[in-house]
Amino acid sequence: MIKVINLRKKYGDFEALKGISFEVEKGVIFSFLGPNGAGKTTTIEILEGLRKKTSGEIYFFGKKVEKVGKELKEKIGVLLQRTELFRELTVIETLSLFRSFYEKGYNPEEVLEIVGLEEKKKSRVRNLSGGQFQRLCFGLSIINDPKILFLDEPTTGLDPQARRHIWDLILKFKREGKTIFLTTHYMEEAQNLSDMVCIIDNGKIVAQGSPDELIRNSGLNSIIEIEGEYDFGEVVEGKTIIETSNVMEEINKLLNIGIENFTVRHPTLEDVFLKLTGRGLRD
Ligand SMILES: Nc1ncnc2c1ncn2[C@@H]1O[C@H](COP(=O)(O)OP(=O)(O)OP(=O)(O)O)[C@@H](O)[C@H]1O
Repeated sequence: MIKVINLRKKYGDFEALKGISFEVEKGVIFSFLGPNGAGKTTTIEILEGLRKKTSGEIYFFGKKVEKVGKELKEKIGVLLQRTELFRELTVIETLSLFRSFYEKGYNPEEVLEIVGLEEKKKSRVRNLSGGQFQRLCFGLSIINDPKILFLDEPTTGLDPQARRHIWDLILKFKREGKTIFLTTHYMEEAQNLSDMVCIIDNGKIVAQGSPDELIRNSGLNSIIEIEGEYDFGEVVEGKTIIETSNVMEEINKLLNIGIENFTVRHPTLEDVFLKLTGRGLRD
């Protein structure tokens, strides 16, 4: 569906993408993860045709693409990291306006139903809640019934319920055989939704694979999470994390020094990410 070979992007002397390659297959949710400044938005916006690459090859639907033009834009949907809309227009007026930019696509009424905003049809954009606004933006990104959907941090800033609503929409879209390219700051989101994950750091890809593969290949064993900050493990958000292949031995050590407040769990994508980049997503 999308193939990228040795993509580079320079901003002046600064090389934001240092030759990245990856492939996105049809019908999958492909997530791009990385700390702030890693190069996620640069990559997604080059693919959307909003920024120019410095060098490298990009293929869409098996064809080499030099510039993402009108014909391709008919087939892709885009949800930007931040969307500005006309605040005085109503929800249905906004959907109709965006529909008019494309030759083919959904009827705006259908999109209202897909994103569950029927009751807000005549509300002005300025009166929507954060979650409703983001659902409208999602609706706008699929208005042309795209084959590929690019979502740049679609759930940032939403409460857990609104986030789940967007996840349901993404999964519904995938069930229709569409391809989704997602960037996210939320590990849980990437682990729950993605078929494939690509971790990028400092403009380079540091790991690619399904969430399970990445966890399996990480070499990480069991994780013990202890409440409180101690110097014998890695401290993350007030907890001390120990990675071990011998859980019983570690547990005995902890009990011997009087520590009882801990849990043992399997490694997650977040542990893999921390190991590979040495940073949390928001560092
Ligand atoms: N227009 C620009 N001019 C100069 N430097 C830029 C420009 N856009 C991005 N950069 C730099 O390129 C690097 C990658 O930025 P990019 O926005 O792609 O990262 P990101 O992974 O999307 O980060 P975030 O998670 O914060 O959105 C950063 O160091 C950023 O400062």
